[in-house]
Amino acid sequence: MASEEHKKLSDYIKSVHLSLRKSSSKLGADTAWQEHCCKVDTLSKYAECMQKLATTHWETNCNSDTSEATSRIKWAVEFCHEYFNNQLYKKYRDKELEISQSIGLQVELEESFSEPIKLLDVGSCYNPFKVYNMFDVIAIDLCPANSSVLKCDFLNVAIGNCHIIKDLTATQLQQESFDVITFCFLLEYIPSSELRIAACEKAYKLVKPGGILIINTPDSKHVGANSKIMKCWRYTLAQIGFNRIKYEKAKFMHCMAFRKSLDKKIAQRWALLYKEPYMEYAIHIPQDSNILDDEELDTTQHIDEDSVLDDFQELPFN
Ligand SMILES: C[S@@+](CC[C@H](N)C(=O)[O-])C[C@H]1O[C@@H](n2cnc3c(N)ncnc32)[C@H](O)[C@@H]1O
Repeated sequence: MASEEHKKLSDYIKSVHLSLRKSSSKLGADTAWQEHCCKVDTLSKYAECMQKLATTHWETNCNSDTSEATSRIKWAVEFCHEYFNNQLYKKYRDKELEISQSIGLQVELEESFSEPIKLLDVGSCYNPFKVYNMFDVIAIDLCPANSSVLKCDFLNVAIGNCHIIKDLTATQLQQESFDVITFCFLLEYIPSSELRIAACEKAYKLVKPGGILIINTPDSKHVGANSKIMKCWRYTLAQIGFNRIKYEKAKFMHCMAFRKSLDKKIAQRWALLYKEPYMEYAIHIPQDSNILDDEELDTTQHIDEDSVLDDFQELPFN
């Protein structure tokens, strides 16, 4: 059974997501977001709960032999190792060069990555990537859970010629300076499709050509249940200039890696060729059209830890 502490953490996390979605449907996402970012006490209690939940319950499950839970952090680390250290990026570069020749596009750029790999972890909370030597991490969050994370609202941070960091706060990040950007359980926190798209567009400007954006989003349903939504994500990211190069439906989440094409037109070509009638420029989650269900959700309803199917049930999208 879930411990009392786990129930409390989980209920608090759920209540914050629910309240943000409700105020977003009432006031509009922009106003709701501004108000949300001013709730200092709520954000710091959320940070404390999230860190505890992630470092105790989730990690224990991911390391247990009986659970089928995949660690979102390990998935990202392993893919980065394959892509940068084992030079998987060359395979995708060659593919892009082939496509560009076939459509008469002049591509002169070459990837140039750093060692250690420069990683921007957005919505980091407690900096889970800090322990990996292969990365030079900048971790940012609305409300850091510890001092290795910079305070920063990614939706409102400036992009310029250098990072501007003062008093553990990032107000500007350098364009095209990161090899990899991670959105681990970030997008479903953000209350509208437009704001989620704005976050992905920002990532596009910050990542180097040929660099990657890793997105993990929780979903305990079977692979087909939300497949149309996930295809829309792929379509939208392609329009922005990101090619999806890895997709895995793990038991409790979708794990995706997107490569910033050496030329935007290469990724956009995929969107053009594979567009299906239901695909739209949108990054939705099931709750966007389901606020009534949410309102009825009983936040005192506890998750049953006996059932591994309930993993990540704290987060939206499930
Ligand atoms: C569900 S938690 C995930 C934490 C961590 N990435 C993990 O996987 O354990 C989402 C985090 O994203 C942060 N966040 C949401 N929107 C953000 C934004 N616009 N800028 C920075 N952080 C944001 C929240 O404060 C929260 O800590």
